[in-house]
Amino acid sequence: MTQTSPDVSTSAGIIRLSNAFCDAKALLTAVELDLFTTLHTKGASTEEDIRKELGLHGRGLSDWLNLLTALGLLERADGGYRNAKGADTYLVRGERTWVGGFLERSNRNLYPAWGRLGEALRTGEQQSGSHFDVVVQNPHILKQFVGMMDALTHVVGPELVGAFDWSGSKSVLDVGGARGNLCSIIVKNQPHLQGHVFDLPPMEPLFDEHVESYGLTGKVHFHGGSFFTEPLPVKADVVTMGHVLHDWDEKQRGELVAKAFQAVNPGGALIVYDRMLDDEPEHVENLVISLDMLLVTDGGSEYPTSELLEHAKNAGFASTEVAPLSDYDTVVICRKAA
Ligand SMILES: C[S@@+](CC[C@H](N)C(=O)[O-])C[C@H]1O[C@@H](n2cnc3c(N)ncnc32)[C@H](O)[C@@H]1O
Repeated sequence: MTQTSPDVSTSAGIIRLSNAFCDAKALLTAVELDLFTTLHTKGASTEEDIRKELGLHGRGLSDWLNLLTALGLLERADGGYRNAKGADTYLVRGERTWVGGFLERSNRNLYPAWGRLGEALRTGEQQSGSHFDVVVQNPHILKQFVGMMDALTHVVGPELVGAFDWSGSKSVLDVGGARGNLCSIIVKNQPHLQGHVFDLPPMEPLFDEHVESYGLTGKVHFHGGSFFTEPLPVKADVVTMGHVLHDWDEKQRGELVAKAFQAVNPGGALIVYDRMLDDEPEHVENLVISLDMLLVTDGGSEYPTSELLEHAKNAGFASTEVAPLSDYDTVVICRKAA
């Protein structure tokens, strides 16, 4: 198995780290070419079967398959290759556990943007050329984008359900809730809740289709608009904002928390989750996502938990609780006085 954190006190370790993007690109290309879905459908396959099935030339193929094997994504079987357990669970298109939407968006958007990290650091300018209003106008890109969001909320959603006592609440409003995946997971698990999602208007057709697939039409409602130009559309006992604040700068984050306060019913709560940074950040995964925000947004970044606690206090919340959520996120529950 390849060492993922090489010893950078050695020259070999430094060179290995400088090549880490190659491991990532081998994986992203496997998703782009649908290798894992093909192996899931066909079972163990020889190199020649894979070449034909994916329409490849053949040059470099055995190195690529062996690299994916060394990375733990494939296994050798019956003289060929099959998916290893993780790839077979999370990288097969069409399965509920599919996280490939995140990888597709990384391949298309983040990978080229990281190639311009130096330019972003010199100028402070984002490097992806795509703002939310552009993303939501292009059906193909929007589909990829919601796939990325679903991949994250599939993991975070069930944990968020367990991180809060929903029994005293009647309604939940997910602000920047994309096509309603998180809200649907919550309402499916807590059927006494009425669900509401607020997002940009072009999200509505994707929302309708997705919520119907959960059997929640009429139970989870869509409200289209912009959270910067209009008030939040309904008041709710619980307002959630996940992976939203990190898209904006510190001042805008404060404005959104203040706006959420207005939408929380007395005695209710605002629940925020993001890849928050410790006040002395050393968390590689979250620093990488924070740099993603540099590269794809105008002012966004991950932020220290203490910043959010300050916004919550300024907005008027009576108390706050902080806890880890999932592998990398932090959840902050901000309670409004009854
Ligand atoms: C990074 S995604 C987070 C999606 C989801 N909450 C999650 O946890 O994965 C940010 C969401 O905010 C929405 N959004 C961006 N600008 C918005 C605005 N001005 N008003 C309402 N929603 C907006 C985007 O369309 C997108 O669905």
